[in-house]
Order: sequence, then structure tokens, then C-alpha cells
Amino acid sequence: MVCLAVQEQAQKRPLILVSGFIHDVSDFLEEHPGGRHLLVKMIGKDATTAFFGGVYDHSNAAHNLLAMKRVGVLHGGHPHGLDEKLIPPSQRLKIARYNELSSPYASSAWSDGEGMLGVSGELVVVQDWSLDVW
Ligand code: HEM
Repeated sequence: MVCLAVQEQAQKRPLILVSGFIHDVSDFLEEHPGGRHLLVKMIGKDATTAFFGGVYDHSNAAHNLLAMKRVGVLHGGHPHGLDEKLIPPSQRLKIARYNELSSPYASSAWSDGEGMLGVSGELVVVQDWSLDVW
């Protein structure tokens, strides 16, 4: 099974997690009205709280812009409740091939042969909350 940590991927290109989706912000670092530094410090991390008012309560336009930058989705959705406190989400992210998943996201049509998260979303980021599967 090919599993790559999101942090590893984020060293190759700027990936930011918001609301269960992975976003590639490479074309936006220099454009961000809040400054490049705020995005850079969230690379490889979950910026949901910061994006939704923790640092700045973004406009609808910003939400739409964000949605256009999606390159992956967290399998199992966005973490919530006690789970989040036990193990930080950033330590529980995995990337797997679509054909390795038995989920509604699985689709043989999306396999890319590279084992990397692709711009067209060939792979999903898998978040496993029960730990023992991985
Ligand atoms: C990658 C996703 C992000 C996108 C697409 C985005 C987009 C935007 C946009 C369009 C604005 C202009 C105001 C608005 O329309 O709401 C803005 C402002 C701002 N953003 Fe973001 N943002 C992102 C992530 C973040 C993160 C992670 C932070 C904080 C850690 C942040 C902090 C700010 C701040 C502080 C401003 C206000 C700048 C000012 O008016 O002085 N943003 N962002």
C-alpha cells in the first residue's frame, strides 16, 4: 500500500487543510491579502480554525476561492470532538491510492500510477481515526 504523509507532500508543494479538504495554494501565496507568511505557517497543517475566524473570518469570495484550490479530500471527513484532542490531525493524515480504498471515493478511473497527490485529484488523503488499521 502506498501511503504518504501529508507533511511529506507539503514539502514539495504548499498544501493546506481546511474543512476536510486539501488545498494547493502555490498560485496564491503571493496574492493572499493577509500576507504570504500566514499561509506559509499553515502548510501541511489544518487551517480550518484560522480560516473560519480564529485568525480572520473570511468572506464568501474567499471561501469560493479556497474551494477552487481543492486537490484532495480527507477520507472520513473533518475531525471533531474528543478525537481531535487525543492525537493531532496532522499526525494522522495519510495519502493512499484511490484503488486502495473501499470507500465511496474509490474510483479506478482516478488512478495515476505515480503514488502522489495530483492536481486533478487522483488520490485522496485518508484520515483514519481508529489508528490500528494503519
Ligand atoms: C488558503 C486559503 C486562504 C484563502 C483562499 C484566503 C483568502 C483570503 C482573501 C480573499 C482575503 C481578503 C478578505 C476576504 O475576502 O475575506 C483574505 C484576508 C485575510 N486572510 Fe486569508 N485566505 C486563506 C487562508 C488564510 C489563513 C490560513 C489565514 C490565517 C492563518 C488567513 C488570514 C487572513 C487575514 C488576517 C486576512 C485579512 C487581511 C487584511 O485585510 O488585513 N487567511 N484571505
